[in-house]
Amino acid sequence: MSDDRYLTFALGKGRLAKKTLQLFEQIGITCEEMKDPDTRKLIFVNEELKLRFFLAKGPDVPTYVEYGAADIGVVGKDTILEEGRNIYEVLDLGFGKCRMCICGPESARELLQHHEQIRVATKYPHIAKDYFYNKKHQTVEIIKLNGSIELAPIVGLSEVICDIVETGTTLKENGLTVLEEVCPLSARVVVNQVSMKMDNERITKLISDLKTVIK
Ligand SMILES: Nc1ncnc2c1ncn2[C@@H]1O[C@H](COP(=O)(O)OP(=O)(O)OP(=O)(O)O)[C@@H](O)[C@H]1O
Ligand SMILES: O=P(O)(O)OC[C@H]1O[C@H](OP(=O)(O)OP(=O)(O)O)[C@H](O)[C@@H]1O
Repeated sequence: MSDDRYLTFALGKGRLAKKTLQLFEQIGITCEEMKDPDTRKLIFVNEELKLRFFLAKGPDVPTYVEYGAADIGVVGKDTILEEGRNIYEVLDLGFGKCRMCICGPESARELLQHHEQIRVATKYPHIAKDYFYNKKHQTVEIIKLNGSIELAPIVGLSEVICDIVETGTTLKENGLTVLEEVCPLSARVVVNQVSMKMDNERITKLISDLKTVIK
């Protein structure tokens, strides 16, 4: 495909956004407009480099990339696993590091070990289901929540949770602990499968430039 085409990036809003933009700046990709904290604009263009950027809710990034509305996305590995979209995951950016864990009060450890039919509250039902059914061969009841997951075992909604642990502070302050680790997580670059073929040169160059600046 010709170089006239704009490459479109879908970036996850929230925690990962700032570091993603910093990393792109380090390889000479800038979008000043996007840094304005008061802007309500959703899409930003760098005419010179023929690039377009938009910020989307994390779980929507793989959707935009699968359908080709964005060629490239930056999103957490947790979101990639949960959404299960047909996209290529091409690079680990090495930031946004955290872990997906099964957590609960210490007293729940025994229930897990004895494969009791426990309730698991989570924002990530697919990851939880895959872990318990496919990896552990344990039947559980999964309860989908949208946030403040640590509340669930405290108020008796579930025995354990499947959630992100970064510093461990939230668990500690709520009398909970990590019982099992599901997988490590970090920010990843994802690419649309057709774009990878059609715009291979530009995308490969971008990936190799990013590799030179990531730690
Ligand atoms: N302490 C953390 N808690 C949650 N996510 C973290 C943490 N540290 C790194 N991450 C990564 O950052 C990504 C974005 O997190 P963020 O909280 O901004 O989005 P979100 O979970 O979709 O939030 P919300 O539902 O509040 O919009 C996560 O998907 C995960 O990969
Ligand atoms: O180990 P820590 O450093 O304490 O971080 C982990 C916490 O951060 C996230 O919650 P978030 O702040 O995104 O809020 P939410 O529960 O409303 O999703 C995550 O779901 C944990 O609750």
